[in-house]
Amino acid sequence: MSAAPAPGRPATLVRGHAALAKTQVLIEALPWLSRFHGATIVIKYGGHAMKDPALREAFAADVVFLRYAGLRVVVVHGGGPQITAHLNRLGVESVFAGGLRVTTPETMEIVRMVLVGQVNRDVVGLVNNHGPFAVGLSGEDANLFTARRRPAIVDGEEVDIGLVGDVVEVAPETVTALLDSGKVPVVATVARGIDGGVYNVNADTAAAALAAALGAAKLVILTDVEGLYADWPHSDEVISELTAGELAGLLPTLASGMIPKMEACLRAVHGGVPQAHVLDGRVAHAVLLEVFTDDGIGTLITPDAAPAAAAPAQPARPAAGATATATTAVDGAAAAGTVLAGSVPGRLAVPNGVPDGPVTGPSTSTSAVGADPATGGAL
Ligand SMILES: Nc1ncnc2c1ncn2[C@@H]1O[C@H](COP(=O)(O)OP(=O)(O)O)[C@@H](O)[C@H]1O
Ligand SMILES: CC(=O)N[C@@H](CCC(=O)OP(=O)(O)O)C(=O)O
Repeated sequence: MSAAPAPGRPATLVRGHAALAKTQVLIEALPWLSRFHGATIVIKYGGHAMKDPALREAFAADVVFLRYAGLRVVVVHGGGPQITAHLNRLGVESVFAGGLRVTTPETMEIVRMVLVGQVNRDVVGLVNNHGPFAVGLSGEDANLFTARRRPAIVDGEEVDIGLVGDVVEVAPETVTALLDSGKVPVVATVARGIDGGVYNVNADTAAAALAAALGAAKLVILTDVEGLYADWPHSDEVISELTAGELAGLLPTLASGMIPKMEACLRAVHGGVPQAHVLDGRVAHAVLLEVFTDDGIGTLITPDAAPAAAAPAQPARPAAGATATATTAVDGAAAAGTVLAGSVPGRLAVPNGVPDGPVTGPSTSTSAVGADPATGGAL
């Protein structure tokens, strides 16, 4: 439905202006389309971001849009709130330590049932309503993820949290084959253990390990906050950009669900993923905004340093229209240069820098990391 033309203005002129605005948006996407065509993007779809029906549709449309735009899209989904709701119905209390669910053998049965049997099916159906691409699989399928039992760290102490695993090996061939055939793999994060058991793997952790194993150009984590708050829960000031080193300094100060999320971002960039983002899944089309517009949103984690000469040609997020760039130290972090949201900084991504390795346990892979197979690593 088009608006009535303003008095005295011909309808064609008004239509022309509207069209101009639309072409502007499309043209803004051009450098990003060119940069990410053929690149792999891993999107972690958090359980909190799945609740609103309109947002679910927007997410599914984004996934299909990215696929038609030529990206190789992998969705790794969570489902924490859905598991908690099911446990509640059974009268079982959910307990978390260090942001991870304490998982008894009985809880593990529910985790597996909800993630693989319910949430995975829902996400596959959601995406396929917009385009016939989604194929569901679990981390157990073809040993996609192999996990080792891990403790949580609470106040610097190790705490046993039962059947919770960290990913120690990724066999991405099944995912790669699906991507090669134009599909969108949708992954539930239950994993086979090195001891043959079944483990509950946090979805942020699994998404990061998979992104590194696939040589993804981006890891995008959708959640229910704007990004990483500098002083949560006292302020809603979002840190818009952090290097891996800055984040490593900040990690011991983080709480609850942000611990696995930020550990995951760090693991991804240490594993060769040039950009890891935490985005607000409550914003419709947040993924499209991040990938195809000049407005960086949420929190972006990049590798520590890269020689300027090695930087590939790529579009820069311009600071045009931005307010002065804020440079704020963050509690407990060697965070000089940390940029706070609101400043819309020029988000020059850094090329693949592969520092020493993950800080939170090894993530080995049967495939090389640090280069996008689709682009020959020229990201
Ligand atoms: N520094 C922080 N910045 C933002 N959120 C934080 C921070 N520390 C803890 N949180 C909490 O982490 C939550 C996100 O993690 P989680 O609930 O596990 O989400 P998801 O289901 O998307 O994985 C936020 O809703 C917030 O309550
Ligand atoms: C070990 C652990 O905590 N596993 C998570 C797996 C699901 C998940 O990560 O879901 P979200 O991304 O929605 O939080 C859990 O049981 O809740």
